[in-house]
Amino acid sequence: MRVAFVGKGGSGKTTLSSLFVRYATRRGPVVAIDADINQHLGLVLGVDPAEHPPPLGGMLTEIKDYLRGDNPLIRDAASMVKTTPPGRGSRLVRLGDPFFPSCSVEGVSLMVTGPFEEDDLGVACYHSKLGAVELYLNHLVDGPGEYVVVDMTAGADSFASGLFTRFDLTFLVAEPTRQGVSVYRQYRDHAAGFDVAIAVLGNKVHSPEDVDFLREHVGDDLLTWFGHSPAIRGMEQGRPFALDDLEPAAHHALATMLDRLDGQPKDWPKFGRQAAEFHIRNAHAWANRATGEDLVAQIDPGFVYGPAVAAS
Ligand SMILES: Nc1ncnc2c1ncn2[C@@H]1O[C@H](COP(=O)(O)OP(=O)(O)OP(=O)(O)O)[C@@H](O)[C@H]1O
Repeated sequence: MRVAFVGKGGSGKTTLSSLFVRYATRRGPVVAIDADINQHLGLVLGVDPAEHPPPLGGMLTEIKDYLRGDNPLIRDAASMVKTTPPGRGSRLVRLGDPFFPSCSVEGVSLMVTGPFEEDDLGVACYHSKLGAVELYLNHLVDGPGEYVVVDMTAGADSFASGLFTRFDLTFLVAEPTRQGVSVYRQYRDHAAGFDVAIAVLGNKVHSPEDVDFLREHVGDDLLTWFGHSPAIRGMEQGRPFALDDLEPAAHHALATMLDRLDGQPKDWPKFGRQAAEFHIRNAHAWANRATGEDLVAQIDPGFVYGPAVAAS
């Protein structure tokens, strides 16, 4: 299963994703991907920055070559939609494919997009780095009991590229504040247009009133919540940390999250349709103009952007 962590800056995305990846290793193999402009996931997992694997963001061309020679969807969305049969010329990847550099920490394979750099300003942008992760997910066939956990960048930036459509489930981390729930509303409305499943994790919850506040603003999307945790604070300060140090309520919250993810129906065809729709509507609206046809209306549920659909 693939899951993303999104939310307002500083809400606790990295913290909760690091706890979740540790917890998920109890059920199966886990790949954690740091796709945040602020690359802190490795640090929180206890990886020395010098030990970080080569960033995926610097390998975009090699990744495209490895997966399919180039990326026809980006080259020509119109011809891709019309002519490419499912899966042709594409490579499937499994968790642990050695082409994608990772390092191992506490039973987790860590991959990173790399930090924001000066070159990311202007025409190129951080989204091209995220494109490397999107390509990986498009070609990944994750088996039952395998987990890919992606720590996304803050706020609305997380849905500025097609990557946000590539998950079985998205955990949205929200503090019980007006700003926290306003990011939730923004994300919910955007996600609904792409049939993206979300579940809200309250974080830094201090009181029953905080839970009431979240329930009032988030409703049934509220899955579970984490209190302000001295154990987490200690982890942040570099003290040795083990999951067993966490408060029982936090354990319960992690179990709830993993059960929710495992219970999410896997909808392979959806992934192909979502990515195509996103790219055509947003990034490649020129395709409609170029052909004079409404390509979005022509996409059928069997359309394959990633070859995983063909394999299912
Ligand atoms: N439940 C918690 N209890 C105590 N401290 C917490 C908790 N959750 C997060 N924090 C602290 O809040 C700060 C921000 O958390 P974190 O870095 O995970 O947020 P983020 O959303 O990933 O931030 P960014 O937007 O910069 O990526 C950190 O210092 C972290 O230790």
